[in-house]
Amino acid sequence: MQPSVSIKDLSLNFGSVKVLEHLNLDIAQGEFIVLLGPSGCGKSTLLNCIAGLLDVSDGQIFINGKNVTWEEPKDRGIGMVFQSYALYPQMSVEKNLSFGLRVAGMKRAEIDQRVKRAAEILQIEPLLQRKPANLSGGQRQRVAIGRALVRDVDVFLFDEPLSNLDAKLRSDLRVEIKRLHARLKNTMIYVTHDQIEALTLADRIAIMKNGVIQQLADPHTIYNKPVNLYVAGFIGSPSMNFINGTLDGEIFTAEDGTRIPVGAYEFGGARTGAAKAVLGVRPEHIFIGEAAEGMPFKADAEIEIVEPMGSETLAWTKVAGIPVTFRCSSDIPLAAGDKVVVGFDIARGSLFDAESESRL
Ligand SMILES: Nc1ncnc2c1ncn2[C@@H]1O[C@H](COP(=O)(O)OP(=O)(O)OP(=O)(O)O)[C@@H](O)[C@H]1O
Repeated sequence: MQPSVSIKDLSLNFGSVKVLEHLNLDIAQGEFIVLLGPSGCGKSTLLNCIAGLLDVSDGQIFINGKNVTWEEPKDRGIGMVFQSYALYPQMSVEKNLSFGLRVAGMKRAEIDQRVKRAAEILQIEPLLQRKPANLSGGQRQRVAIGRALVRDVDVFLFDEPLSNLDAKLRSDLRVEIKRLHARLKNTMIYVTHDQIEALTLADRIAIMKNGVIQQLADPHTIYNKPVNLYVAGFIGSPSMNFINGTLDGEIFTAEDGTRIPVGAYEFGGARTGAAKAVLGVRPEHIFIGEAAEGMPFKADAEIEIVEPMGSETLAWTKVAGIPVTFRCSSDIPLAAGDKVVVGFDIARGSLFDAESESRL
């Protein structure tokens, strides 16, 4: 099947600033792709290129097999939802939803039917006669999504649509967007710097840094097998613990001399002789007490700080001379000053070449 959206060798410069360089990305029909990265990495620029809001410097964009690189935004079969809802304040919700269709000269009956369907899908039927000023932030964003919905497009583009909302509304609307995708099955391209949104919504996440896609994979792979140190550190909260050292065969030696056997780790490529490396272990892959018993690496440690989070506890300690965070169930009594044995589940860890920063 041909890709829904295909980006070929795309480059974009603002004057001498190269924001995107030779970027390639194929998005399948009906796929939910999240472009994730820190501020300034070029994710909005990429979305705006797909939308036709920016002229590309080089390369091509195909939507459903058609080269749209130089097409007007309205002719690309896309609908866009922005962070700021940009509704017309003097118009009712109904008028906001139908405005674009009326301008395009669509027949009244068809407009009514589309507005009705969008309002039903987004559960905003009771709000149709209200003005935007009389809506909550979440309701306004739903209307903004509705405006893309009525256009009956192939591809939806979202640019941080939830970032103006408070935490509770964000998580509610996140679920609604997921439900919307499950129902409509359109291709969706969604820009965010929020890793929870990325992990929960995406079929595949493209993690970007300085205009380059670092890893393009499903959330499980991104989380468990990050391709490099950047992706490993970007995804996960609290962050993966990193220990610098030297890797020689199946033994990793931390900078303070602690020897950590890594035979349980599944190497992607060949193992080299002694070389500088970084061992990464996620906070939930460090265990204490009985659960630590069978682990390939164990160490005595003293708890420095405990943060109860409700269902779980985050604790800070030191292993191999460096600060390490781990998670455990809140049922385990833990206090600052406790002496514990910690065990690392090396098989679920990550090893990186310190020079290239790539996964080993
Ligand atoms: N019109 C412009 N002229 C010059 N540089 C620009 C212009 N627009 C964006 N940039 C630069 O391009 C880079 C990428 O910007 P972009 O908005 O795509 O990043 P982003 O990852 O979406 O970040 P954010 O989450 O902050 O929106 C930034 O360094 C930005 O300063």
